[in-house]
Amino acid sequence: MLSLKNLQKNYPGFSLDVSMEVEEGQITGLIGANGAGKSTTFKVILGLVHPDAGEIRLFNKDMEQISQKEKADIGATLSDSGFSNCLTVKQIVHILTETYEKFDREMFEKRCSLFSIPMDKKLKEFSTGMKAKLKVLTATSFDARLLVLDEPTAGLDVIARDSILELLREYMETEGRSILISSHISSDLESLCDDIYMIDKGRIVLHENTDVLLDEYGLIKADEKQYELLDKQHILKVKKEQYGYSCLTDERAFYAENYPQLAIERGSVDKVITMMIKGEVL
Ligand SMILES: Nc1ncnc2c1ncn2[C@@H]1O[C@H](COP(=O)(O)OP(=O)(O)OP(=O)(O)O)[C@@H](O)[C@H]1O
Repeated sequence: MLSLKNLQKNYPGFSLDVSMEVEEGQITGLIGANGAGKSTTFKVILGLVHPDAGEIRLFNKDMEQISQKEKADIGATLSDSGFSNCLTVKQIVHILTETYEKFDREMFEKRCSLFSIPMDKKLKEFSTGMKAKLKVLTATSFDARLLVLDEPTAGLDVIARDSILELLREYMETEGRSILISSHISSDLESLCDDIYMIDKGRIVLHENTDVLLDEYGLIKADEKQYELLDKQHILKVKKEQYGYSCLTDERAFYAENYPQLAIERGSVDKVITMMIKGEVL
């Protein structure tokens, strides 16, 4: 569906160089700290920022060959842009009707009502949560094949976040669709994404299937002696701690079986990304 090959963008003090794939029928997550390069990646994909080098392929074509009509097959939300604050949702409905051939007005209006989005209020009177919900409702309103969603759940309370995630799951029930989503909230990505890319300082530091990450990765807590005796062949990263060492492995079962006395925590996106960034390679 979407493929990035060594996509590069340089800013003073920052360089982005990412390769990633978004497969058809899959939800792919991009997670990273503030300033890691998530929004820059998304803006380059959406043609809002010109890349310095690299290749983008969308719908099996080079980006330059993608027609304006095909671009309407991407639904996007960006954290720092949206409709003008002077507009009402009623006016936005008019814009969407004019812009997107496949805009489903009836469904959009039904969902606005479901999400308590007022039709006649100007956006400047909307809360952060209402604006965030409106962005996702808009991106999902015209049968796009690919959704590119930068932090769509930022600023939402737990209930609103859940309903947005549910909306995205429902979106994927139609065949041939994909989502690329970024978030700071790792639990959102864990519960939603088929695979996850972790980005740090403009570089992808890990790409893994979410189930593999949660089932097979683990964090070993070892004191000095235990660490000395540990078979290190499946250790990806190590971090010195007060009590000894934390070790990230992608073979939790191997260590659980061979070192039953060791404390081994299950993998989670937060633990893995922390170790990938702060840990050292042996
Ligand atoms: N237009 C720009 N000019 C100069 N530097 C920029 C520009 N846009 C982004 N940057 C820099 O690029 C780096 C990556 O920023 P980016 O917004 O992509 O990060 P992010 O991962 O989306 O962060 P956040 O989670 O805080 O939104 C930062 O160091 C930022 O200062």
